[in-house]
Amino acid sequence: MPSPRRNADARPLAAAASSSSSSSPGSPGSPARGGGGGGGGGGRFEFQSLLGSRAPGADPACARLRAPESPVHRRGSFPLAGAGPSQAPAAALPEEGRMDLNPSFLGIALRSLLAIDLWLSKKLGVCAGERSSWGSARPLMKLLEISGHGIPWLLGTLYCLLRSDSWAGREVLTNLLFALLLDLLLVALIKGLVRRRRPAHNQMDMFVTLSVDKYSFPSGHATRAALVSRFILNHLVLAIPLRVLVVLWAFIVGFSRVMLGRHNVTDVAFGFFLGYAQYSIVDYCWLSPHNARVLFLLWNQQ
Ligand SMILES: CC(C)=CCC/C(C)=C/CC/C(C)=C/COP(=O)(O)O
Repeated sequence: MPSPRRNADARPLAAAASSSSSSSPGSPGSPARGGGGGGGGGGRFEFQSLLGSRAPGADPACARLRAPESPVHRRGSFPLAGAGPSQAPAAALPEEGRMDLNPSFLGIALRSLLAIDLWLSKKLGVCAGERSSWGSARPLMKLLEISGHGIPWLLGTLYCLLRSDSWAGREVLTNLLFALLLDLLLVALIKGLVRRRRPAHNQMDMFVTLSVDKYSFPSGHATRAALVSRFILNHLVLAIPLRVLVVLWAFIVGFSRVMLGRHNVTDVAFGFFLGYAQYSIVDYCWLSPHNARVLFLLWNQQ
């Protein structure tokens, strides 16, 4: 005996099904296909609606009702679609119609990743507020935030560039300046395109921000940390312990973004990837010693 809920769903579906000549009341609604063909009227109607609503001029209300079907149900219907005479119209569907009802593996994987991301980021956001479980570590996290901020890095690089007395130093610092500007530009561009909101538990009390910084993907601190640390490791001669410290700093800055509740884990992970890739771009477009010298002299003349 179908429950009232199923009957309520079935009524509009039955109307749509009536336009399909292939779905006779006696057509085989096997349990696997119709979700309970053994006397369950709701199951048969559901199956009919799949055929009827795909016919030209099908009732859009049926399409709406069809949307929440489980992916498993939809997947299961395809191998059977061309099996019997009652399924013939389904076999004749255009390719895009089939895609619509058959969510890709990638889609499911992305949704699952997103759900894990949100759950994990909330769990790790232990410094998101003063009253959070690790709230007392918040000032330290904010210090790390400033250490990876754009302003100290830009001002520091400019200062060193103006104070530098060797052409080799000026060359490296000019390239670092371009790297930092490229990073700001790319991050702003992606943030503006993706427009992913920061986690709900984030307090918007960040040190100087740009308008796009209301968005969280990717983390600008993570891109900068990855870019700058790779840059330093490649262009400064440092003892091993210092090199380890640079790498640690980059990871801690990234991780502190999630702990502060500023970002989800994927924002930071992608930020690291982007920052690492940005260094490759900078390295490829490296301003030659001659060009760096010309630029520096031109700029100093103004
Ligand atoms: C030259 C110029 C446009 C400088 C702007 C420097 C500036 C205000 C950068 C913003 C840095 C920032 C707050 C990035 C956001 O980092 P997330 O890790 O929260 O994405």
